[in-house]
Amino acid sequence: MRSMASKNEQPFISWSRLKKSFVYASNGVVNTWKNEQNFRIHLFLTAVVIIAAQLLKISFIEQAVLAVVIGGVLALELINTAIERTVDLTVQTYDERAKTIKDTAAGAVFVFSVAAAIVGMLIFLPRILALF
Ligand SMILES: Nc1ncnc2c1ncn2[C@@H]1O[C@H](COP(=O)(O)OP(=O)(O)OP(=O)(O)O)[C@@H](O)[C@H]1O
Repeated sequence: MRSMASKNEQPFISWSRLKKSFVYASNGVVNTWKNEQNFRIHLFLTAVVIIAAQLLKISFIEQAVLAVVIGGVLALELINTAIERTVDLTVQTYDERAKTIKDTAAGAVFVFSVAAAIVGMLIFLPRILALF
């Protein structure tokens, strides 16, 4: 009963809990940056794309599309890392099932990265060709 009462007393939005969630999520991003080379490569490419988008005067709608695909690649990379770590927690030896899980999660990142690269080429190639 007591726990129910205290639960009911919670505000609709708790700013301190929101702040904590933000800090925890940021820690996840920073840890992945420190430990995952692929994540660092994708962030580096993100910076290149953002600079190129400004230099080549990409339209707002195209920038929005780029933001969605870049966010998708980075988010999938984070989920892939979480899956890898979960498998490592539960499987310490070589296991075909662990291999399938990790390879499939990596495949998800790969598929979306190819789609992002195609979107990038569709947006940037005409602009780059127009320079010559
Ligand atoms: N326990 C395991 N059993 C079988 N194969 C595994 C196992 N762990 C990893 N592998 C294989 O090795 C590949 C690389 O796994 P690993 O966990 O090293 O990922 P990674 O992409 O190199 O990331 P990280 O360097 O962060 O660990 C996997 O995609 C999978 O094919």
